[in-house]
Amino acid sequence: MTRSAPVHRKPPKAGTPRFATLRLAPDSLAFALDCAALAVGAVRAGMALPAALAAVQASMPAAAALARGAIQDIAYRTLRRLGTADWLVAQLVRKAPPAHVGDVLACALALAADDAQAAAYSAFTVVDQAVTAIGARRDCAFAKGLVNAVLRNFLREREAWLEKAQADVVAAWNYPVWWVEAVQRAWPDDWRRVLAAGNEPGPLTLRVNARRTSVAEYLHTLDANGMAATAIGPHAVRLASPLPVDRIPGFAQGVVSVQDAGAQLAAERLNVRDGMRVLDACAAPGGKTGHILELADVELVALESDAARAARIEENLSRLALTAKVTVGDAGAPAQWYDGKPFDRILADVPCSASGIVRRHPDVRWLRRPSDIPALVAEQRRILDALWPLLASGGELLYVTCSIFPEECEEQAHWFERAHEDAVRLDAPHQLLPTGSGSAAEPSAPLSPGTHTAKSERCGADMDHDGFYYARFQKR
Ligand SMILES: C[S@@+](CC[C@H](N)C(=O)[O-])C[C@H]1O[C@@H](n2cnc3c(N)ncnc32)[C@H](O)[C@@H]1O
Repeated sequence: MTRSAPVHRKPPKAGTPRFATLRLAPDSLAFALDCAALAVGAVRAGMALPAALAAVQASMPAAAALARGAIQDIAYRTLRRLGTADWLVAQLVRKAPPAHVGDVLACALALAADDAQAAAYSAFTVVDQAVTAIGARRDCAFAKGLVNAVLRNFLREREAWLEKAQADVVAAWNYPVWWVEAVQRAWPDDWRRVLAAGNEPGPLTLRVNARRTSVAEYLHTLDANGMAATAIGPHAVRLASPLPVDRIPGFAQGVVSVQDAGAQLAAERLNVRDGMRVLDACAAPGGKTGHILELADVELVALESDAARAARIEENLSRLALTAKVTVGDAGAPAQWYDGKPFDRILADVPCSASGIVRRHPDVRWLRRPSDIPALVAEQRRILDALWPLLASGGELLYVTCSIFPEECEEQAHWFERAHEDAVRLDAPHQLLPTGSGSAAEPSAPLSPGTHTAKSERCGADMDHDGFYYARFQKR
């Protein structure tokens, strides 16, 4: 297999890119393609996709509001297919095109490479609208002919090009080479399934607020609204089709929240009871905070180091009509915020690579660098070491990551057990590998075999979840 390199660019000088406004109809695919290409370009320069989309939106608020769904959909599809799209551009264009032209081409190729049943637009429409988008920018209009020719050349021999792409690791899998190799090393039996699952969009899963209703009752409500759904956990309901939160029955009233089924295991496994004092140590945006408070009347400290993100905990709790002591501080430096009263439960949902949730965050694979992993491992250890003394004797700490890399998961749990003599390991789900429908195309060419044999577990046969890791410790 060859190894093409994904296109990265230097970050722009200012923190937020300034996007030129356009004269394209906001409800046209051309407008959405242009905006999605701007967002993809910002990700290449190092910006997270949600921030990139927000920046595009802010640069032309009225127009982009109309096209928000289409822009987001194209940007997400493109980042799931960026390896293939960049490889095709490299094959079909003799000299690397200017940045924005390359990004519009990447978006158009990503759409055109989708299977007919998954495709959002017809191939003809994609070509026509990509050419229109390029023509609408004065500094790109010269490339209209190029964009037209590249897309038509691809479509003329679409199957052959996609077949040829299978020989290149990045083009075939749509992850950087180091990522493919890391997953292969960690999960020699499952790596294909894990990588393929990360290239599917995740389902819309809801958490039913146990204080307000039950899963069975909520399924009736959905049924009455003509919405198909399945129960996939004690509080988890998966909707058959995604829809905006403002159309989810009871969302605004706090009856349900959006939360992956794997993430819902945190509050469930924390084993909280009324009257306990609980620390949610890395709490924003407050998904697990809300769930803990839905399950028991506890005194909850929700700690978060990022003040802006901490504000989102307050917003989420206010929708649920629940309260916690939201505190801005570093979990690794309790002297800044700890009042000296031990906690009965500590949830350490630490910062991590997010390698388990790439189906929902397809930008993460392109943004991470191999050197991030040891840095995150060190930070996770610093946080765990600082939190352990805050736990009461007999209390429990739940260590959580949304990672599938063993360095951040099982290897951390082993290190923790060795480093803390008073820690007793309790049962927990351990590694949950992300599930998928199995429908995403899996490249056929094998890489060299891996060696890691850490055990993995799925939540249940019909459960559909992201990748998570859970380890639970009790203090003697
Ligand atoms: C995995 S996210 C937590 C998700 C959250 N538990 C939920 O369910 O919504 C990790 C969070 O930890 C925060 N964080 C990172 N380093 C931290 C530190 N040293 N102390 C406290 N919070 C930290 C990040 O800003 C981020 O919001």
